[in-house]
Amino acid sequence: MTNKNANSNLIIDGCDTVKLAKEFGTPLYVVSQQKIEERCREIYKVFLSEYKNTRALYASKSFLTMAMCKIVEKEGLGLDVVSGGELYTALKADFPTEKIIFHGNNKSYEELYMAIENEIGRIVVDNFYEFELIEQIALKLDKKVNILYRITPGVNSDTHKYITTGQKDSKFGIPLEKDIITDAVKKALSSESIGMKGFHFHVGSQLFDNTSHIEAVDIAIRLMKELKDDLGYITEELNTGGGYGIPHLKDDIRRSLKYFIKPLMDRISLKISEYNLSMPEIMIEPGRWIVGEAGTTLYTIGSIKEIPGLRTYVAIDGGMTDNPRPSLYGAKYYGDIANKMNKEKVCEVTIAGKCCESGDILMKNLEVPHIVPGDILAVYNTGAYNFSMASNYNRSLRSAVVLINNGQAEVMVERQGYEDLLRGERIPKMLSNKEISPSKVKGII
Ligand SMILES: Cc1ncc(COP(=O)(O)O)c(C=O)c1O
Ligand SMILES: N[C@@H](CCCC[NH3+])C(=O)O
Repeated sequence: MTNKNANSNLIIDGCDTVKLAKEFGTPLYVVSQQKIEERCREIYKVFLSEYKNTRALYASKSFLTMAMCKIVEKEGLGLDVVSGGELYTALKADFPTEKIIFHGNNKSYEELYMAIENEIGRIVVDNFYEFELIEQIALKLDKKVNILYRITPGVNSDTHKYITTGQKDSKFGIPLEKDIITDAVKKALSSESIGMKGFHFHVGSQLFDNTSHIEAVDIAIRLMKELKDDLGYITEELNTGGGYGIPHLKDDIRRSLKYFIKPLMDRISLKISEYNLSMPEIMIEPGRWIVGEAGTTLYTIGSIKEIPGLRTYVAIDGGMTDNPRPSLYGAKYYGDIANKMNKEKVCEVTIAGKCCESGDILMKNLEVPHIVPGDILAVYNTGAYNFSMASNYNRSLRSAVVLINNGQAEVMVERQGYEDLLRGERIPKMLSNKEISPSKVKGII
């Protein structure tokens, strides 16, 4: 819950954000456990308890730490991972392996080996090459691997083009040409190492209407019908992906989960009975919708530059390194001056990051009270695809992540130090015959 105290400071979940900035430093990702739990419980209420034979997974690419795995596990969701790194994090956090689903369009032999040896629940197979790797590894380890095939439904979705995934011309999934997909299913059915469980589609991310999900349902269920008629194959599971959008600006609409789920489930039931099929297990895998609004990023304001008659640039101590979404997708955010919540807003400013890039602009036209260096800027709804997409560009240090709950705050991820930047670096001997001794660096490090 967002609030303010008598000192005019922004309070989130009982924590004074100005104190958090002081205690943990900035930039700081602040993550509300309560908000994540509320979202997980809404999933339970609207989807899992409302419809039988359903499963919900958290798409960990949106935000993953070992602590996040613990929250997701406690809330009874499964986990969607998309890389060896995400899988490793989940395994180190002791996440139940049978509840993990492994996505990705080019999983390596080593990544698949880790998945199969640890007996994770499902591998979502994206292409024939991957299928062959899985078979080889399964034979070697004498394991049976349960798979879903990712299909490309060939539907468009209304979002930034970099985050549409269901269109025909996509790097993800198996094209729905009849001979290609039939061949894929035949291969899986005839392999002793493979359990052919069903299909997956994911149409895109940050969606505010449900038409592309519905179109994809029609296509997937028609495929199920054809495969039943042609091969006698009964689909047991249908994973409908994630993509549910969240608001970023003050006046953006906020879609309830029901807005997405009800029409999706109604359509699935309709099509299943129209084709006289048996109902498969239905899965969803939202990421952003679970964690996006649980995150707030705190920055300290530094230089302020006015270009008379044009604009005022207010620079913060982070930027595209901790939130690349504005520069990558033109994403818009909203924020407040966390230590001046009761002060009247008097002007509009442009919030600039500190990277050496003109495009490193976090927000344009943010209304603010009179501000000075040292004020704290809070940017809302940064929980998804911020920390997980952060970089060390310009040798910036990655920010700390703090978990808050009911007035308490604890570090989830430590802030990087300069030594972290050098970890793994070597100065090759061929650059110098002499022994190179590390020099001492003075300053506040
Ligand atoms: C396969 C898959 N599942 C789930 C998601 C989660 O998407 P979102 O965070 O938009 O819910 C993604 C990302 O777009 C994805 O690629
Ligand atoms: N990184 C994207 C979402 C990608 C979803 C993965 N397919 C974003 O920040 O909006």
